[in-house]
Amino acid sequence: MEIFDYDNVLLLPRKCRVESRSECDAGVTLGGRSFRIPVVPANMKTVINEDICVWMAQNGYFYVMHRFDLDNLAFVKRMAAAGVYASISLGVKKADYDTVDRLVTEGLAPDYITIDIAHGHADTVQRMIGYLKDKLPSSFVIAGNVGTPEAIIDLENWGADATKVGIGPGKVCITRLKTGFGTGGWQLSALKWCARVATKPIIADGGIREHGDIAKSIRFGATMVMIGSMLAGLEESPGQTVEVDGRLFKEYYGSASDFNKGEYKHVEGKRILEPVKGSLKDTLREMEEDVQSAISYSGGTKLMDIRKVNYVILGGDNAGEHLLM
Ligand SMILES: NC(=O)C1=CN([C@@H]2O[C@H](COP(=O)(O)OP(=O)(O)OC[C@H]3O[C@@H](n4cnc5c(N)ncnc54)[C@H](OP(=O)(O)O)[C@@H]3O)[C@@H](O)[C@H]2O)C=CC1
Ligand SMILES: Nc1nc2c(ncn2[C@@H]2O[C@H](COP(=O)(O)O)[C@@H](O)[C@H]2O)c(=O)[nH]1
Repeated sequence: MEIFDYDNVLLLPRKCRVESRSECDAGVTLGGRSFRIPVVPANMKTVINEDICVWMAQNGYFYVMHRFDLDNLAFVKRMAAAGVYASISLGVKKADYDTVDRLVTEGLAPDYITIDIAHGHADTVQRMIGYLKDKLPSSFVIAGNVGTPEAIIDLENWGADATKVGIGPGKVCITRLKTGFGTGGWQLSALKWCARVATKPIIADGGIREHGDIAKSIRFGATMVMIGSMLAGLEESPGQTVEVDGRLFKEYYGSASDFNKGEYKHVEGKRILEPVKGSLKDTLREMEEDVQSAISYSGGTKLMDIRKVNYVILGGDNAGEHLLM
């Protein structure tokens, strides 16, 4: 198997078919809705909050609210009051089943539900998918995180409508150091490996460090990418602002860090500071422009045309050109 990652792959251009990059459509469909770009902010406390969810939904972007210290029912009601779709996260514990029961009792069906646990290839996830499909059949269920084809096949067979791929490639992740497991360092080739067997959308989660990594993820089989660190240092980002030597930073911590958990138990995440750099609106607009540009380099006019390009692997044992025949 070829092993590569975002920083040692480049996509190869094909003849341009547009006169302006504005002709290229960076939009994507997930769960019956269309979104402007294939990007969703990570469902983490220092990346997303309720105000950002409302703004993203109102402006044509996909979001997934986090699941920590949150009243999911109140959140779904707020989204309904704002007239926008609701997209929540759940775990697999009793409290999460209670949340589902309360949603059903109140007649609230979130449009999207992401089952979000560290090791998503698990019986606990199978049970939760089954419960959701029984109790909230209209909700689009995203399940993860996983990192192997066997896991993709199981989650899809268990009823997941989409899967999320990425075990440990995140910037605040220490899973591979603490456990020796994961897709950190080879996330892009793990995505390619998973996408070969997937019949439903994949969200590539973690490891995105540059806007060009969005196009690379699409090329290797993602329908969308989930981004944490690159969206944690924005003016609107919910992390605490910290000043160091006259420069402003936002804190960014892992959901499995002691900062999020409130105790040092099964810690697989750390806290870092991200430099404050611009607004969410401008960042998403620049991402859209960069994806449009990537589509034009692919010789296409729409997002999935990126899937058709060849690529090169730079350096290492797998180095070489890879042509689509
Ligand atoms: N993408 C990634 O690489 C990772 C992401 N995270 C994020 O951190 C947050 C917390 O995740 P998580 O701890 O799973 O959530 P929870 O604390 O809600 O745990 C979910 C359930 O899974 C069990 N569990 C957790 N890890 C494992 C494991 N490795 N093997 C078997 N069972 C496990 C837990 O039990 P118990 O605690 O008793 O073991 C618990 O019953 C999530 O948002 C998750 O996405 C965390 C680590 C890696
Ligand atoms: N191993 C851990 N992974 C985590 C933790 N908290 C979040 N995450 C994952 O990281 C991505 C974001 O990655 P980034 O490279 O864009 O910053 C996020 O969506 C989760 O999947 C954690 O504590 N440990």
